[in-house]
Amino acid sequence: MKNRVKPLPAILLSDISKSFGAGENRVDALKNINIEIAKGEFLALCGPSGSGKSTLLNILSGIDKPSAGTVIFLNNALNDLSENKLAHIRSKHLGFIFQFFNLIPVLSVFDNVFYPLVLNGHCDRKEAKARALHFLDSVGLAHLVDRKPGQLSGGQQQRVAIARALAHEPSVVVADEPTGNLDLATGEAILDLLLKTNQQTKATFIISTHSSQLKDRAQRVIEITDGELAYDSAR
Ligand SMILES: Nc1ncnc2c1ncn2[C@@H]1O[C@H](COP(=O)(O)OP(=O)(O)OP(=O)(O)O)[C@@H](O)[C@H]1O
Repeated sequence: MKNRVKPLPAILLSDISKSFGAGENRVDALKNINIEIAKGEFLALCGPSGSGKSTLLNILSGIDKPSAGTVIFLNNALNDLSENKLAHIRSKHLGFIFQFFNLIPVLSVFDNVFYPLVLNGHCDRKEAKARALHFLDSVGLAHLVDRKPGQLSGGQQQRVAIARALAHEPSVVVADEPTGNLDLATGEAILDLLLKTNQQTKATFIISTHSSQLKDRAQRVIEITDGELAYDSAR
């Protein structure tokens, strides 16, 4: 029989706990969380408001540090790294999508995607222009590249944010309630886009959500309740 080598996970969380504050103000936001996320997985992170979803996303993507436990992100042990090194890994390998889009209002749609590519050193201006146009086209916004974010609908703004998050071709895409600020039909279209992109790019997608829309369509569902892992469909 051949030896089968288990592929390395995209992200490995071991015994993660996170507390905010001290004394009687202390909040235990995450309690002893263990999750292994495979490369290419499409994972929905569910749970009620305040259950710890954003805290977990911030920790697994190296934006915040755990109070205890270890995070391995694409073979990098994040606990040991300086803020500079963490920033470098995030910039290279992570695409982050926010509930409120976080676009720069004074820049055009095109520039919102173009400038991060140039300023983060992903490519030269010529390549960045080609990529910005390609990714805006792939989210259906080729005709709106000269508008400002304020002249777009919520769904269109989220599409710009998705193009921006994908344009440097990250291995891991994290989205914190990406449909939380959108109506049902628009949210459904954004989920379609994220699922399609996951299939095309084979990047790992981790999406937090309140809605059952995503739960029904994700490859794997994890539920957090009161900072604890309450359910994992992979177990
Ligand atoms: N910076 C902080 N300082 C103090 N407490 C915090 C901080 N960030 C989060 N918390 C607390 O940690 C707990 C988990 O918060 P978190 O934002 O991770 O939940 P969530 O599941 O993402 O909620 P929502 O769905 O409403 O965004 C909450 O009790 C919250 O008040």
